[in-house]
Amino acid sequence: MISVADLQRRIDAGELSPDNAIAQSLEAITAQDKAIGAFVCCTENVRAANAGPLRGIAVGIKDVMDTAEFPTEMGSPIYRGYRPRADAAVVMMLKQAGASIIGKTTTTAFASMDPTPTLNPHNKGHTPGGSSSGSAAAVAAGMIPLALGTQTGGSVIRPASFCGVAAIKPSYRLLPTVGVKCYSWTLDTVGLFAAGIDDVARGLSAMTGRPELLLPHTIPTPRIGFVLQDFAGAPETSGQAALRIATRAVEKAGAYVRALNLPQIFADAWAAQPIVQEFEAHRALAWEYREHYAEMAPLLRAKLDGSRDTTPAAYDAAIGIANRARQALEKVFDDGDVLLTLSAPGVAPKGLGSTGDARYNRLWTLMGVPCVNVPALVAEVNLPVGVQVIARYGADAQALAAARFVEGALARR
Ligand SMILES: NC(=O)CC(=O)O
Repeated sequence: MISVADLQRRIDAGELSPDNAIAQSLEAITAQDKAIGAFVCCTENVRAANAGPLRGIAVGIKDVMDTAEFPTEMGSPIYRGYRPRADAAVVMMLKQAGASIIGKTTTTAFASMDPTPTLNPHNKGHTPGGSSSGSAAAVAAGMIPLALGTQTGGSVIRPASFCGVAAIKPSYRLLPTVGVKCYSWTLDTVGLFAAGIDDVARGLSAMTGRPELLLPHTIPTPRIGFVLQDFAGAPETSGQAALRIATRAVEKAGAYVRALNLPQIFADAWAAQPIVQEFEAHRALAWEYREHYAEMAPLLRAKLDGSRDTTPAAYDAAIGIANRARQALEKVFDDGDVLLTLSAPGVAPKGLGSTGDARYNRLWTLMGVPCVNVPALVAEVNLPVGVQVIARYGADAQALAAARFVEGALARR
């Protein structure tokens, strides 16, 4: 994979020009994307900026985010050829940091659940996951060093786990969703994919102008709360192995790890998340659902059909549960700096019938807390499995530093 940190070092040292760094990605896309299908479109007419921490960094943008230079088609024929007038806020933040937008990456329709044709670079007989399918696959295949995705349920962390790349779903609203097609205004969160934790941190720090998000020179040893999320059902063998291996690795590296049993309010919030998600989707996608019903992707259409009778009272109750769970979560972090849990049930599902299950992600998206995927092992059929590190709301720097600790412990195990 292409490392943001390595490119920055070589560009700063004058060993590599920003334009040549971009050219490397263009060559990799030309060589690989016919087989992977990570991009909806990309451009060769891209000049590197000469300034900014992300100069020479080619970035893929999930195709639910508005771009002035590329169509934004939402993964749906309803928006075929749609040309926004302006860039989404996060696209401008990348450009203002010197990044070069090299193309639009595939997304499930409206970032929901209908699989894209994109293949998992580790085993083309499997999905890369979703809904940020192309972003995870493009980074995993070594085509680009950085990509943006979105998460409403599990669409950053799950594909990152399936593709063996680092990723962050930051704290809710750390990154603006202005110019990002809305599915759920309570849940939608923009996230980043990159080769390693340091690379993710560098990308997020640069685009937000927050140097505090860069990894510290000395990574502190975190107190870790180990969480199984029993209410979400049992993991697959490979998911269980990933969590076990990561836990043993961090204990061997000196971290204090204790198993935490989450109070009932978290199981209730986990069950409430789909009510919030689908009630809001019926408002966010009301025009498409009514005016283009026949053109809607089948799994999304069926999901909306099944949730059309959700009442405002049920929605209000679900929001109330979420608020109580967020308050309870503050107490959970009294016993640990970060939580360590599953990123996905196991390896990527076979075939392209499903992008996988968000059951280990959706609670944390509703909580709005920072989640970081750390690749943990390569299991059966050469497929990766990750674990996720979760910190309290607003503690994105702590989540990244602890994820780096986990990444380093796994590398030394
Ligand atoms: N957008 C989403 O997060 C949906 C998913 O988890 O597949």
